[in-house]
Amino acid sequence: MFRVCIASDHRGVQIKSRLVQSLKAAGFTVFDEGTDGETAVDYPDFAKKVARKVSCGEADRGILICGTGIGMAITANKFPGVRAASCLGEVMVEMSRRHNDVNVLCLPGDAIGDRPVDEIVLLWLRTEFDGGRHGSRVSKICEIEKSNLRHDPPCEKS
Ligand SMILES: O=C(CO)[C@H](O)[C@H](O)[C@H](O)COP(=O)(O)O
Repeated sequence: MFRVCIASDHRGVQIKSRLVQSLKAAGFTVFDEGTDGETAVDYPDFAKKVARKVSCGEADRGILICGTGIGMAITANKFPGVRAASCLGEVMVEMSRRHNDVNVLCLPGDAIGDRPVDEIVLLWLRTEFDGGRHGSRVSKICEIEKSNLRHDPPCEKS
């Protein structure tokens, strides 16, 4: 069963509740990591719960919602193997899968408006990575990450 881990801050909590229901109805295994109310919380606390699960292979994909998706993406991208992007709309969401193999989708709750967020997320979950030339490029990202993990000096002259 495909496992999706989802979390939001206070600005994304209503969209999250809606998505949890629709993803379960669509047959996904959903891990809901909060937040659960409108009380203000700090987005890194929730981004790290989802990013850790994706990084460790405990979830196949992650979804994060805050006001802009930006803080969530910045935080999630600190975790090895995570490729997170803040996307709005079908084109960005589809290309994030096809070209970048994004595994954590960050949604801008403040800007979703009346867009069909359930359909957009299902599109993202069902779109495969194209591989090919995009595979070589994503591999280069992975190499940079590996070299950072080996503590190579980041500022040496190239
Ligand atoms: O993470 C964010 C920005 O990248 C989100 O938009 C947050 O939801 C936002 O910063 C929270 O702000 P608030 O004024 O505390 O609601």
